[in-house]
Amino acid sequence: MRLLPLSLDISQKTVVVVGGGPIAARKTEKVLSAGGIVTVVAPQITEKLEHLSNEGKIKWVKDVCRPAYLVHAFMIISASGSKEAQSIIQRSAQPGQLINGADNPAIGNVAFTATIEHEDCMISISTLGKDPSLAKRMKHKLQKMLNKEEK
Ligand SMILES: C[C@@]1(CC(=O)O)c2cc3[nH]c(cc4nc(cc5[nH]c(cc(n2)[C@H]1CCC(=O)O)[C@@](C)(CC(=O)O)[C@@H]5CCC(=O)O)C(CC(=O)O)=C4CCC(=O)O)c(CCC(=O)O)c3CC(=O)O
Ligand SMILES: NC(=O)C1=CN([C@@H]2O[C@H](COP(=O)(O)OP(=O)(O)OC[C@H]3O[C@@H](n4cnc5c(N)ncnc54)[C@H](O)[C@@H]3O)[C@@H](O)[C@H]2O)C=CC1
Repeated sequence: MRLLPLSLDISQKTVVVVGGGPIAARKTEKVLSAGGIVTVVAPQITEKLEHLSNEGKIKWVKDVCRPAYLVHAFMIISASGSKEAQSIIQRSAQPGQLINGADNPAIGNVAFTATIEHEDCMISISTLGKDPSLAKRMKHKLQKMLNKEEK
């Protein structure tokens, strides 16, 4: 996978998250903390997402993925693990839309990174899709190094 590292301003942009499991919840939290407006499309969602929905912090469309739900999305996050949903996303995506294939990187054009915010810096770690858990371990290693430096 060849990728260009960028920092994305997603504030007030519509992000449609397809799927409502723990992975969808993780991506949703990241998007919300960057100021994005999230709609989750899934027949069932985790307690955490249900709480966010009850608080009015996200919109929940209690349904399977359908092309109409994707039309106005600035970014679509595919996190259902459903081949059917993945194929709808692939077929109905508009040329300019950002697609994150959390459950199938091949259908996407953007990927999340493991991120540290330290002082005025944001450090993002990517393994170019090769080993995401290595990105996580590297993040913890760096965090420890930075914490030691502070003491
Ligand atoms: C391509 C990408 C697309 C995207 O999600 O954007 C992607 C894809 C996939 N991840 C999978 C597995 C796991 N991913 C994690 C963790 C993270 N994954 C993240 C990013 C990315 N994951 C993007 C590339 C990033 C890069 O290039 O390095 C992180 C960094 C950021 C985040 O998620 O926000 C976050 C760490 C967050 C942190 O701690 O900061 C863990 C560990 C855990 O969850 O504890 C596991 C389980 C262990 C394992 O299998 O390694 C699978 C296989 C699923 C299966 O086999 O069923 C796929 C799909 C596939 O590869 O087919
Ligand atoms: N990118 C990443 O960081 C990681 C990705 N994964 C992958 O992400 C996917 C999701 O993982 P989990 O959240 O653990 O899965 P899960 O099985 O717990 O949740 C799936 C969710 O998708 C919904 N769903 C099922 N069919 C749907 C459809 N047609 N349309 C819309 N929603 C639908 C379900 O109702 C449920 O809410 C899996 O494919 C998994 O392999 C797993 C680990 C890390």
